[in-house]
Amino acid sequence: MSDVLLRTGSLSFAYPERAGLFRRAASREVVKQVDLAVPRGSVLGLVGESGSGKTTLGRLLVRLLKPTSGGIQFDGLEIGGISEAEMRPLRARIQMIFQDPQSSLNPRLRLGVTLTRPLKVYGRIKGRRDQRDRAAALLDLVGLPTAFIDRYPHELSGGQRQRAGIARALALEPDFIVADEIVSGLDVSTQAHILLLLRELRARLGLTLVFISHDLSVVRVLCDDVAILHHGEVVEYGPVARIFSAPRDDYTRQLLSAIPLPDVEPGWLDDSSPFVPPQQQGSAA
Ligand SMILES: Nc1ncnc2c1ncn2[C@@H]1O[C@H](COP(=O)(O)OP(=O)(O)OP(=O)(O)O)[C@@H](O)[C@H]1O
Repeated sequence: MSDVLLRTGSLSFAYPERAGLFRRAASREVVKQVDLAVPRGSVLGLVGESGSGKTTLGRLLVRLLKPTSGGIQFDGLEIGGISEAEMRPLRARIQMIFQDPQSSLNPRLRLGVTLTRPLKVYGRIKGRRDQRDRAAALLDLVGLPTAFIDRYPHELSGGQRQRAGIARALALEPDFIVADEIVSGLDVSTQAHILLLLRELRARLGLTLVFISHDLSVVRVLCDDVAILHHGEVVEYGPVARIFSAPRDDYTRQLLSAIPLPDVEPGWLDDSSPFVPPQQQGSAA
């Protein structure tokens, strides 16, 4: 078994563009020749400014998009070019969480139903009792009260909704998750709670994560490695500590100087020293 769970080789993607009144159909590459290797149990940060191709690359990694060229290997299997039917057995192992949990939480369904829906689709629920137990266990896993089973998404705070989104992604016990800007809409204190949760889940469940963010300060506390994207290309890639202390690329240096870093020690989120956010918002922010 290789140490690398996910690998890409010269991965490229172009959205097909429709012909317009005054132009012919053309395509423009928004992900260009990307080579990444994500070791099992590690967290890779994908950073870049708006439009640099982060979400597109994330969607390629979970095969919501098919590469225009290049390859994606998941657990030794080439998945870049395979059909949706061939992907299906792997879908349970690969999940994506989005910035707006509304997209994965149906506003008309109670949390208990939404959280266990993936389990139902895969035939892993044995009756109503089991469904409630599984939903309760998932809520517990992400630090939400089990009484939330009967709540609707609009009855939760933003941070609680994001926890519920994470719980849904964990339902099928995946080993690889792409999290796309999942703390971006949250206040700093709630962000810290969600980052701590991810750190804990990663250790407890042995998750491998790709964490997409435009915020380098968030990446610094969560990720092992970071890839900096600029116009669809990876301009710098390596261990977080090295990139923050000795960036080699001009664009990385520009990003580092443009984004204010909080006045915290690199290990502020270490398990040994639990972080207490400035404005503590209750146990399940
Ligand atoms: N469905 C689509 N069809 C055509 N072009 C698209 C589509 N989605 C994104 N793009 C284009 O692809 C490029 C990369 O977009 P992408 O959303 O991957 O960037 P991003 O780094 O995630 O940006 P942001 O941080 O703003 O979400 C942009 O130029 C965007 O306009």
